[in-house]
This record gives sequence, structure tokens and C-alpha cells, in this order.
Amino acid sequence: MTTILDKIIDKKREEVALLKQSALTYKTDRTPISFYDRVVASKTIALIAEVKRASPSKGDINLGVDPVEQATIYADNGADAVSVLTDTPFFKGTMDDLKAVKENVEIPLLNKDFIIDEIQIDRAKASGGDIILLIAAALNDEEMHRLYRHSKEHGLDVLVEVHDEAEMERALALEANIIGINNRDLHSFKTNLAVTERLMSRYGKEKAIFVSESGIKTREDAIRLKEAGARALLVGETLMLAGDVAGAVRSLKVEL
Ligand SMILES: O=P(O)(O)OC[C@@H](O)[C@@H](O)c1c[nH]c2ccccc12
Repeated sequence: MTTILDKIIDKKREEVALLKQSALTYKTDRTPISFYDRVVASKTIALIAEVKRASPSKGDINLGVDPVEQATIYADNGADAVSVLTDTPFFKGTMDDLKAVKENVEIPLLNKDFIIDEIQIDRAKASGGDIILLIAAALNDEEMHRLYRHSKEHGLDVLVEVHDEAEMERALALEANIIGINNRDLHSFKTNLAVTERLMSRYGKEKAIFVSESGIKTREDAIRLKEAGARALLVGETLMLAGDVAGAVRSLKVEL
């Protein structure tokens, strides 16, 4: 069965082929900021607040958003990192969004994209990304290892995303220190926070920071996920649609 992820990755291959043809190179001497260190030192659950204009599951979410304004509210109200979607065909984000946010916000930035090649990692770093995402469902073991190693060699944090036990085992085999548990099923698009609870009950003792991702709406959700053992939350839609963005960010920062 083909999922939306298969479609996105097919399109990404075209984008990467074009990137490689272009004469652009991505050299930078900037040192990324550590998200991992910040989470370890934090006394509250860490929040990665996401800038997401649209998504395959929801269609248009907030097309009028100013990414810099939104990210500034996130940072000013206690977010620990900002996730910026940079995929254009499916999420209507751009690399320019990431660069603009970098110029205005001092907390770590996650370049949220579908990484299948080293050139995207080099571009992420040169554009202000501090953390990159590797999605286990989109990569085989050889690719995961190679891209993970490349990111680490360049000083970037890596969020390795999993959705089930088999993917969790693959992330642990990498010795990933930041593992995201995606509550969204990529076939049905349904989110279920019980996915985090199920995986944490089995793997919660493993040595990694676990980030619960997707479908998080309320402070009660944050408390529930903290109690399951998550150290961080990744929240997009709820914050993109909030009338009071500042209040929504603050309400999710639960004490550990
Ligand atoms: O908007 P939500 O339900 O709060 O979800 C945020 C984030 O978890 C989601 O955007 C996401 C999780 N993994 C991804 C991979 C690619 C793109 C997007 C995502």
C-alpha cells in the first residue's frame, strides 16, 4: 500500500536531483546550537513549536502566517525549539522561512523536511538549522546510518522519527539520542496519543530523549504524555490555529 510518505519521497527525489545539478554548494562555519543539552537541563517538558502553513492531512492550516512573527511568539513564551517546515509541495514551507526565522530567533531550529540525501543536511546547516529530522519509515538502515553520521559530523542534532516497535528498534540500533514518536498514522492520518504510551511503556528505560509528536492539543495532553515518560513535545496545528498563541505555548510547558 502506498502512503502519502511514498508520494512525498518520490517528489523529494526530484528536488534533490535538481539541487545536485545546480552549482550551489552549502559551506558554512556556523556551529549549531544544541537542543539535546537544553532538554537535559530543562525542568519542564521541552516544547518544539512548529511553523506549518498546510499539511497533506489537513490541507491549508494557516496560509497567512508570518513565520518570523509566529516563531518569535513561540520563543518569547518558553518554546525550547522552533520547527520550520521547509517542504513546499505538500506543506507550503520554504527554506527562506527557515533563514528568516534564524535571523530573528535565538533558540534551536528544527529544519522539518524529508531528508534522503547529504546535500539536504548541508543545506539545512547553512540555512540556520540546528536539528534535522530523519524519518525511519522513509529510509532503510544503510541510509539512516549514513545520514545520521553525516549530521553528527556536522554538529547537528538529529530527531529520529518512529511510529512503531520495529522502527523504534532501528532508531535504538543507531544509538540515536533524540527519538520522536509520531502519534499520527500515515495511512489513516489519525492521531492517537496512546502510540506514545505504548512505545514508552516498552522502551522508556532506553537512553534517549523521547519526543511525542502530533495530535497534541491541551495541557491535559501534555501532562498525560509527560506521565508516559516523554521529555519533549512537538506541536504544530494547535499552535498554528490558536487565537492566543502565547497562552497556548505557555499552557503546554508542564513541570517535570
Ligand atoms: O500539527 P501536529 O498534529 O501538532 O503535528 C506536528 C508534527 O508532529 C507533524 O507536523 C509531523 C510529524 N512528523 C512529521 C514529518 C514530516 C512533516 C510533518 C511532521
